[in-house]
Amino acid sequence: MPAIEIESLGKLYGDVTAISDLSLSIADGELFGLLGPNGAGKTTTMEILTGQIVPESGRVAVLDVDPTTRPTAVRETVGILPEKESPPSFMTPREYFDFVGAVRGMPDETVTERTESWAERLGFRAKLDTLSSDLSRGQQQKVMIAAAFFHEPAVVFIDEPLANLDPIVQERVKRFLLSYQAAGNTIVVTTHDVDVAAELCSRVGIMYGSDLVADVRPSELDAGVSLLDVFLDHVDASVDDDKPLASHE
Ligand SMILES: Nc1ncnc2c1ncn2[C@@H]1O[C@H](COP(=O)(O)OP(=O)(O)OP(=O)(O)O)[C@@H](O)[C@H]1O
Repeated sequence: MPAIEIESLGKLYGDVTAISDLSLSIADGELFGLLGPNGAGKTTTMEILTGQIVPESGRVAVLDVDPTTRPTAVRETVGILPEKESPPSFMTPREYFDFVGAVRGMPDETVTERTESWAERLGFRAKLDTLSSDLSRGQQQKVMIAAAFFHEPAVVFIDEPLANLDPIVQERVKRFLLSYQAAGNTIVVTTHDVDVAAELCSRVGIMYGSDLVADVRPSELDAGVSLLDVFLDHVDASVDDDKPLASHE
C-alpha cells in the first residue's frame, strides 16, 4: 500500500482551475518534493490530502484513509506544517507543546522530553517560556516545525519548511528530515525552491498549470543535467501548451 494515493484529482475555485486531473502515488518512506512556481496548485493539493478542503473530482487516500470523507481520522494521524502559520500568540512554545501533546494524547513525560529535545535540536531553549507574539518569524517557524513532528507521525506534510530560517538552522532541519525519512517515515514537502528539492528529496513531482508535468528522482538525473534544467524545461513547455499564465497568477 502506498503512503499516499491521488487519482484524477480536480479542484476549482470559481472559474480558476487549481488542480486538473492530478494522479500521483507516493511510496512509504519517500521524501517527496512537490515543486512548482507560485499558483501551481501545491498548497491546494496539500490541503486536500490533509482534509482541509474537498475536491470536485478524483480520489485521494493517506495511509488508506480518504481525507475527503474522514478528515479527522487523517489529521489525527499525520503531521502538518502549513505555510505561513505561527504558534498562538498568547502561548509560550512550552505551553504550545503541552497543548499539542494533549491533543495528540501523549504522556506528560514524553511531552517534556520532546520539548527539551526539539529546543536543543533547533536552538530555541532560551525562548521556551517567551510568549510567541514576542518571537521572531524564524523562531516561530522553528516551533511550528517541532509541532508538526512532535507526535512522530508516519506521514508528515510540510509547506516551505525552510522559509525564514537562517542557514545554520536550515542545515539542522535538512539533516533532521533526512534522518526522519531514513527511519522509514514519509515526508511530503512543498516548495518553489529548486535547490532545496534537489538536495533533500528522493523524488520530486513538478507541478505547473494545475497539473503534474514531471516526476523526477534527482539522484538519477544524467550527468550535467540539474533539477533546475528539468524544471525550466517543463515550465517553459507548459507556457507553450495552451495554458494561459493569467489563470495561474
Ligand atoms: N481560496 C481560494 N480562492 C480562490 N482561488 C484560490 C484559492 N486558493 C488558491 N486559489 C488559486 O488556485 C491556484 C493554486 O493555488 P495554490 O495556493 O494551490 O498554489 P501554490 O502552488 O501553493 O502557490 P504558492 O507557491 O504561491 O504558494 C492559484 O491560481 C490560486 O490563485
